[in-house]
Amino acid sequence: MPTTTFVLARNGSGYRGDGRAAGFDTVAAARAALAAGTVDVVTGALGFDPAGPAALTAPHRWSSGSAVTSQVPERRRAVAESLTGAGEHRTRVCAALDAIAAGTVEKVVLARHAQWRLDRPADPADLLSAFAHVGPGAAVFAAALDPAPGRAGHWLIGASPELLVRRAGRVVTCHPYAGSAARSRDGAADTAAARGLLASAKDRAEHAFVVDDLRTRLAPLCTELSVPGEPALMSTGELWHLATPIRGVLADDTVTALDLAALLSPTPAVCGTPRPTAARLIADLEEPRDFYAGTVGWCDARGDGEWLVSIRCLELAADHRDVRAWAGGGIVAGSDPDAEVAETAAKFRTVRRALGLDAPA
Ligand SMILES: C=C(O[C@H]1C=CC=C(C(=O)O)[C@@H]1O)C(=O)O
Repeated sequence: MPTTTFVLARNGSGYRGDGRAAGFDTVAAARAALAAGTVDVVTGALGFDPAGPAALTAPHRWSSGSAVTSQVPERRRAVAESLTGAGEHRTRVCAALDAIAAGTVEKVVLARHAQWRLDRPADPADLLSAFAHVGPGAAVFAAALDPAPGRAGHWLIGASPELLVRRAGRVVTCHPYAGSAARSRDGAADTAAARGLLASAKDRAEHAFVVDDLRTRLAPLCTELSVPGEPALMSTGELWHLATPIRGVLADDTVTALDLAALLSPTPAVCGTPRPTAARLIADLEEPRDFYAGTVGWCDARGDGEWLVSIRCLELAADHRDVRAWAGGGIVAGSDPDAEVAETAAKFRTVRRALGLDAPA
């Protein structure tokens, strides 16, 4: 993708930004440019840490329509790999469970970090097409990270099932995901996994933290807010999830999609409750998350836009051979450390398949 700087698409169609008229490494700078009318649209990524750098681009050209074709991933090998080990993740989950038992935090989302050196370069456009192949039901995205310091030539590419927020006029939509069960190729076992997830009190509690947080943050901004009382089942190629569609009507139409993304991210689907305590625990236990578990999307000068939670994604370095990825899961009272290790392995599969390290499902 020599000139493309941003793509976000569902089922092949969506939005594309080409070129870079301006770059911003803070939300405030991008917001000011949109408000001043010096740019028509801002695209890109916000990191997990709201105080960290953003990677936002005002493209020269912004278009909608056919944006991605799905393509079977090319098989590749990793010539080097490092991964947060199962034992290390289990230890971290136990530390989180201790913090929950002590009452310092109610929920915290812990992630494992993976790093691969590929045997040959992966073209960002091909990787995006590969994610479209392995990520049915998800929105695929590719965002050039150049505006962030030290990220020249880097890309964030993935297939996220989770809509952080969409704003269309005064209507605001969120579709939070939290609570997971690995899928099975055996039909009966797959149905049983879905039913088990829907009936799981632990997963419903894990999900409710996210819905409650969104409700609390959106309610003061909305004249109407509809939040279903029960989550529904949604699936990706690898996992079943609990999900809740939320719809609100903004009281003030000067609140933009970018404002909403910055307000809501990171939700308890990727951070925890209370947010500051969970974020501190994550910083103590994990490697820096950078652009994983932040948000990726766009906002136009009218304030409309769409932002995804940046999960099931990877960061591709400028040489197109070094890749980093993360996979996390929510820890609440009653979480089982071994099940959490297995869940992160299932979540890594989307990225591994898109990279061609594992065969497509
Ligand atoms: C944090 C991730 O997933 C989130 C989204 C859906 C289900 C999740 C869970 O069940 O823990 C996580 O909250 C990830 O994929 O890295």
